[in-house]
Amino acid sequence: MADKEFTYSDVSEHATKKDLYVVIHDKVYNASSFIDEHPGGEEVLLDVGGQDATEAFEDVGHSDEAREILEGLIVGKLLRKDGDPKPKTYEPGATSTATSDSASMGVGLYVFILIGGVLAFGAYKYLQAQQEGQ
Ligand code: HEM
Repeated sequence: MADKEFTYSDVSEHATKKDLYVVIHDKVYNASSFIDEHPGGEEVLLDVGGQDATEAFEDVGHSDEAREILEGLIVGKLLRKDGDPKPKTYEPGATSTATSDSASMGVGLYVFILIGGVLAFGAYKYLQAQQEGQ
């Protein structure tokens, strides 16, 4: 059953509360049995019903438990056709804050290595000078 392929137009026909498909990472899930239990409410799920919900799902930062529930709802995978909306792949760090965070972390690492190198060189020179003094 999970091997069934759906096109975007197939998925878009399932956009009601009783029959609700969502696409997350190019897999198709039937969320109708879960919608009443969704801690985030039914409204958000109905909003993305019949559509690609990857971004919405990932933006919330759902837990591993949520991902496990998702696995139980799978009905198939998405068959992309020409002219379909582009895949909404989620790239961690794609948001501006995350990018600047990781960028500053990268710079911090270089500075750390640089300072470490300078200190090691200084210590080496110091020891050398001391040895020559003896
Ligand atoms: C079928 C797909 C989905 C499943 C199985 C699911 C499952 C869950 C689960 C188990 C939680 C509890 C917290 C956690 O474990 O992370 C949660 C919270 C939440 N979900 Fe979803 N979710 C789905 C789709 C979505 C979508 C598309 C949105 C759109 C924005 C959304 C919005 C939220 C929000 C805002 C919360 C936080 C609620 C709170 O803490 O007050 N969810 N979801």
